[in-house]
Amino acid sequence: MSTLKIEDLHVEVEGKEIIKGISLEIKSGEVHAIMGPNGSGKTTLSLAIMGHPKYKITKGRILLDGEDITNLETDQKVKKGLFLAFQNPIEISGVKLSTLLVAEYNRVYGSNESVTQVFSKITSLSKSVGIADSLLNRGVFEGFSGGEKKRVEILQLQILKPKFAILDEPDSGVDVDGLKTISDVIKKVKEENNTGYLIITHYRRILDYVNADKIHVLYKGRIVASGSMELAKLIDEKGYEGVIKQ
Ligand SMILES: Nc1ncnc2c1ncn2[C@@H]1O[C@H](COP(=O)(O)OP(=O)(O)OP(=O)(O)O)[C@@H](O)[C@H]1O
Repeated sequence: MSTLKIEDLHVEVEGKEIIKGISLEIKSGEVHAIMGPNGSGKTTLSLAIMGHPKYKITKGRILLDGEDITNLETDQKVKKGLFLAFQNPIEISGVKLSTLLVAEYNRVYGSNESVTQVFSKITSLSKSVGIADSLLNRGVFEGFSGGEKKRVEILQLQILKPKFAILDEPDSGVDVDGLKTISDVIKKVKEENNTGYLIITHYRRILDYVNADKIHVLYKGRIVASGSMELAKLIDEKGYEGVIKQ
């Protein structure tokens, strides 16, 4: 059993405080969701947790199983078992998607298998999340549609099997079948590895699919409400203003 604990986190971007004291505790196998209006700080929180240099933690701590990882470099955080699926993954031209996925696979499983064996596993995993072979031969995210990018991010989750995964709007731009596929992978990875999740979303549907345990509402850099799926239903019915006023 692992724990990711965020204690009184404050984050500044370009000299402006965006996150104003957030505390959260996620245990292995738990699915937490962050919802909140545009610009409330959801992506800022996720990038700060992962160690993006532009997002400066000015106060507070991030603890992984009791170890203070607040100021570790991103690659060290990844090695310790954190994963982030970006809201808008950037293109990496010149690196083929298959090359990236094979490298990630070898990092997790060792490189005992032949390149052909690994490639065949990657191809079959890709098919299972609806990624066509032709995409594997393109540069990473080069010309990918929004939904294709999200499917690749979820494929990486499946390969990397992190202790904790932060998924920034995994459901945005995804069609109905894709949403089901992505939710199924989230559940499968949770069942197989006891992964804990922080899912950022604007929509209740994905949270219903993955049986979210806890919903938090982020507003102007602070968590102003936390609760069960009932809270997500209330947001659907009354909007954020309705929930925040209560
Ligand atoms: N690199 C940056 N430079 C300047 N301002 C930034 C930067 N990153 C974020 N901000 C500002 O911080 C605030 C929070 O942005 P953030 O992207 O975290 O919101 P969000 O809750 O994820 O919004 P959305 O739901 O629209 O994705 C916004 O006002 C945004 O303009």
